[in-house]
Amino acid sequence: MTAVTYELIKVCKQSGARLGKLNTPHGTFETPMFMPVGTLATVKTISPEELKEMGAGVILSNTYHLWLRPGEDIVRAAGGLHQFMNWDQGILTDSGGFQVFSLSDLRDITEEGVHFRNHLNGEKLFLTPEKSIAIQNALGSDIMMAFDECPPYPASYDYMKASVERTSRWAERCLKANKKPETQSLFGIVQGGEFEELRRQSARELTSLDFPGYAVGGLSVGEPKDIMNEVLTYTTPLLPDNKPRYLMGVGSPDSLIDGAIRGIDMFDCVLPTRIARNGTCMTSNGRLVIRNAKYARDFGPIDENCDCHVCKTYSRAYIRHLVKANETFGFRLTSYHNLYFLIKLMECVRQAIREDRLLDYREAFFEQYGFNKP
Ligand SMILES: CNc1nc2cc3nc(NC)[nH]c3cc2c(=O)[nH]1
Ligand SMILES: [Zn+2]
Repeated sequence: MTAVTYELIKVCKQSGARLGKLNTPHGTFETPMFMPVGTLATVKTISPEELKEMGAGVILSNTYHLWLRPGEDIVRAAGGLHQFMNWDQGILTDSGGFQVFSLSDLRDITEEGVHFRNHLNGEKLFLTPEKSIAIQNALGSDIMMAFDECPPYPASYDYMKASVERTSRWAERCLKANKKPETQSLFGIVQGGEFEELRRQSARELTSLDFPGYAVGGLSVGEPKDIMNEVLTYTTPLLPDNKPRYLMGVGSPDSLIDGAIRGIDMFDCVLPTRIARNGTCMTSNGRLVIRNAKYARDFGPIDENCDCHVCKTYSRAYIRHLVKANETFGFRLTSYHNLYFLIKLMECVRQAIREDRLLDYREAFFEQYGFNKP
């Protein structure tokens, strides 16, 4: 009995993208899906009620951050992350692997685990596969991620090969450490950088462990988008058809569409809320920088093709004013709209798959957004 299962509904005849259902203990959600990131048990400035209103199903939280602050014991005492943050839909926690490498001045990777410094106070810490899973069990997420190494980009073949093999050994230790497989499913993370042979090795080693789901890791780490797309093209077919595939840390509208076309079911990225906090909005006609003086007297919506609450209620002029005055409400409005934009984009992607026209949708979306412009 696994907590999370995946059901393939259909494959788009035009693009090969998949329409599916992700069944979790906290609900069933259609895929391809975008998962808002709630690093510290909140999707910054947005309430759970607003997340539900915009159609968010699964959200992400970070094991590393919650381990440091407030500590997994407090979240456990609250009854788990769902109760703690008042979110009754799906929660996925990453394992801390990526944050350790990207946030703290890395000390040392050993077979046992990773020694590093707490990025908040410099204290020495040690994270292992077993500790990462114990924290995620305490958080009570529906989907847990294996503790892996996401090597820097670029990395040498020899470094990447050794890293892939250690990540596979860590993955097996994670599976053994999961105390609640009936309510919390662990996903394995395929590594291997841009080396097809290593991606094949990583996929082979991880699929032999029969995880309930798989992530493609080691991407969206600075590599060109065509490299990411090339890696996806030969990696996703190595993963089982009846399991969900999650592309970590992605992404921008074009990458979401191109990832879905290459067989990805789940995405997460901080982009929508991060760019919102400096006043940049995603619109159907491309990015809009609301601070620009040309919007000072523009009383239209952020995006005339968006039916979100923000676009139906507030003007560009008003949001520009709030953002320039550094008013928190301004960042709530830009964050809400950007999240809504990506969640609705995935609804359009799913509809295009139902109607076998995702490549046509891609062409029209890219044209209007301006992705094709040289
Ligand atoms: C939890 N493990 C894990 N997280 C990740 C998060 C990422 N976030 C990005 N771009 C923003 N790339 C990522 C790769 C990994 C990865 O390879 N492993
Ligand atoms: Zn909107």
